Amino acid sequence: MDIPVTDGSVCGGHQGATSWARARERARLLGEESGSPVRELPLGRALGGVLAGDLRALVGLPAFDASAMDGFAVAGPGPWGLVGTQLAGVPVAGLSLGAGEAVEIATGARVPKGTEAVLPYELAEVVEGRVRGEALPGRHVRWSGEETAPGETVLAAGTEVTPAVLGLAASLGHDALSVRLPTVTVLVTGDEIATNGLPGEGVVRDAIGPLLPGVVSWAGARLERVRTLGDGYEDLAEALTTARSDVVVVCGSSSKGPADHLRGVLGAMGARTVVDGVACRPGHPQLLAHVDVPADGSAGGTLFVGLPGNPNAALVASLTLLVPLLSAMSGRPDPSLGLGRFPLVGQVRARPDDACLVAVRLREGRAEAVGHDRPGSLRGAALAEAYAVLPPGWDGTGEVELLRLP
Ligand SMILES: Nc1nc2c(c(=O)[nH]1)N[C@H]1C(S)=C(S)[C@@H](COP(=O)(O)OP(=O)(O)OC[C@H]3O[C@@H](n4cnc5c(N)ncnc54)[C@H](O)[C@@H]3O)O[C@H]1N2
Ligand code: MOO
Repeated sequence: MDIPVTDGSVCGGHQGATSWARARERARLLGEESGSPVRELPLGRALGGVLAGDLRALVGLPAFDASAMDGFAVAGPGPWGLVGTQLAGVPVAGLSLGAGEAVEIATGARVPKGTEAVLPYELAEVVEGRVRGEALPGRHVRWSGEETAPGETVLAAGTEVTPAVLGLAASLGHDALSVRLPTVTVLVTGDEIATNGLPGEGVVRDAIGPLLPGVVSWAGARLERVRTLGDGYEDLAEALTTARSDVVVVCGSSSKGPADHLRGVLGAMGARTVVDGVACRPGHPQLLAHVDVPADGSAGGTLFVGLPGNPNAALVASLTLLVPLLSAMSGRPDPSLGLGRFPLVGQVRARPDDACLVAVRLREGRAEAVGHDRPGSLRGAALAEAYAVLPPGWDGTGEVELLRLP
């Protein structure tokens, strides 16, 4: 892989930290180079993926000549003699209409051979077994293949699999789709972390596990598993080496404390570090690394993202490394981009060497700082639509880039 490893530049006193913009760029490049494996997924699991190939109609749409209205299928000029009833889903084998004949028919039912039109109940009058009314030739019948011909290409490779795409694929006879949808495992570390109930003395509720599924699906990937681990080296090593996802996200253990083993375990696994620390606040101890596919192809490569344990720092780091990485893996646009640049109002403090990400709301063409966005608090992000990115040394004038929040 050709992504440059950590560049050793010194930012904000964090030895080796990468600038915020360069860190995002490296994550995007690593995602593009790695790509996402193509997987054949049942329709129920393909939502959010990107089509790996063109989608073709396995059957025409409609697949058979069917009534578009409840009423009477008729042949020839009226009045018509009623010769039967045809409900949707009931085989129509052998039934055919001659001129002057009609069958009572339900919406969606296959029309008998010879049908020339359907006369809706509202336009029909039935007297002593004869149907009268004005039937316009060809009306109210969905003719086989008139919308989509069998074999036709309906969607191009690269299309995002939305709910409508899933419904369309089912209509066209597909049970599964070939998609790029990177898989993600999340490892939440910390002896003090609890996953439910009121946190007692010294205990902290996991705030990152609950926020990551939405971030991951927003970026076009699927979170397969969230595991909660203690602080031990062995547990982390076991979890990192046995995770079978394309991307493994570790929450916590990113700093320099005695229980912060992420770098040690990745080093022992022979991982190559692409970003080790980012010159931004919050979120500076984040990390991006990869283990490549072994030469014998016995296992797939894995990408690793380390998020700081402080929850707002973890969200900032998700938008810095995880979202660009995942969206690039399946060739989608980065969903956090595109809001543009705005003037910023409110109490904010820039730093000389670090980018600062500040929770903001958009009001009347300006980004308003909402506050409550210290590293440990998600209150600001929960009130906000975006982070404003204050470049290092920002002098408080001009417009700042906004990064959309999921
Ligand atoms: N000597 C240094 N200490 C620290 C530095 C540093 O540069 N030098 N950086 C600080 C910064 S900044 C951050 S951010 C944290 C990152 O720490 P870790 O990623 O190792 O995470 P922990 O130490 O386990 O936890 C930090 C903090 O966050 C709470 N936490 C952890 N996980 C969760 C979770 N899933 N949900 C909610 N809260 C969580 C944890 O209880 C701690 O309060 O390191 C600083 N230290
Ligand atoms: O930068 Mo830490 O990542 O302050 O919270």
